[in-house]
Amino acid sequence: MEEAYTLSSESVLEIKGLTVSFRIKDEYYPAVDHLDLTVNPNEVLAVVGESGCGKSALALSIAQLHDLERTRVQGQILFKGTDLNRLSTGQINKIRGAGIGMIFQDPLTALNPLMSIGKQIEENLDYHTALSTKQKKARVLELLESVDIPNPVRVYDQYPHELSGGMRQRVMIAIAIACRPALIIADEPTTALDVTIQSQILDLLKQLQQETGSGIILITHDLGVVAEVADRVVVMYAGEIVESANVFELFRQPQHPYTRSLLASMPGSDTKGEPLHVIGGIVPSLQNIPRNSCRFAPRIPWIQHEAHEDHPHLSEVSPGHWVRCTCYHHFHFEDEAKGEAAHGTAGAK
Ligand SMILES: Nc1ncnc2c1ncn2[C@@H]1O[C@H](COP(=O)(O)OP(=O)(O)OP(=O)(O)O)[C@@H](O)[C@H]1O
Repeated sequence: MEEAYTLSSESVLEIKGLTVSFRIKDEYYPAVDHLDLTVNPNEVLAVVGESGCGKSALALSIAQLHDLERTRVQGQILFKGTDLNRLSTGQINKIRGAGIGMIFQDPLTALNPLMSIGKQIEENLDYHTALSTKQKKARVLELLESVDIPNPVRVYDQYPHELSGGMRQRVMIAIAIACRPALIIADEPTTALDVTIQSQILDLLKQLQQETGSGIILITHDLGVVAEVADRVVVMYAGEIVESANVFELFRQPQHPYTRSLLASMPGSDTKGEPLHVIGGIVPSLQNIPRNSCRFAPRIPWIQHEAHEDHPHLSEVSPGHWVRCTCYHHFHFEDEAKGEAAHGTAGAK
């Protein structure tokens, strides 16, 4: 099996050979395909890719929230050495909320509209701690303060609809960190928020992570978010990791054509005043993923077939920087080739 990283016994999360398949009619199709990754304490690992790349399927399998009637989860998901995939529902419930905290995109759906904020945070403490009523309330107020909610005493008695989107997301973060989890899964935590609030929430997440030393797996389609908080980045395409590196290396020396296309399509990347790059085509549906060849090849048809590997694998191109398929050696943007042709330089060295 490929190993994308040096696996450390100190890791919070070690995923080995994870395949998550959904049942469509009577067949199972992998949305996450033989994926390996590691999250260390004290780091934010961003998982990035367009919609449909398998990011949520990955997050839900770590949290063990898949509907197993329609989903098959294979491989190992080692949380501090324990394989979550082999635990009973009761055992998982003990870990979820205590050892693993979760923050999702839409706090309004995740929060109970009929329960006060204070009680919702206390519920988590009820389940996982033996604190007295007084201690619980004190801890909730402390948590509300730590996520920078003004006037925690008032907010304790308020209901979700009385808070702004940003404040609700802060409450979700307070719930997620209530039991000081070793791992936080944040699935598009700022996507529903406007840009200023996004930035504040990301700062908060980073600050809490530094204070608590937990590992965060941050799922996002937004490279701006990645640039702001991630330490390491995994780029996913059609269920596979196509590139991984530390955040500086990934932004400075992106290699895989998909990563380069994502970066070129990022607002702010058009430094020369040129229009933003648009990645042609779409992520294939599960039944249409070309599973034995480079999965991104159909979206860069101007790169010749021979440039791609059969059954492409991850190679370490520099320490800690992994890229799938040899096509990155030959990649150029389509309009670059046209520009060169117009200037009579195509093919020139
Ligand atoms: N319950 C399901 N049944 C069948 N197919 C599914 C199911 N959930 C997701 N898929 C498919 O699996 C693939 C990966 O979906 P997933 O939601 O994990 O992607 P994503 O990268 O998180 O995208 P998004 O950001 O839109 O959620 C997609 O092709 C999606 O249509």
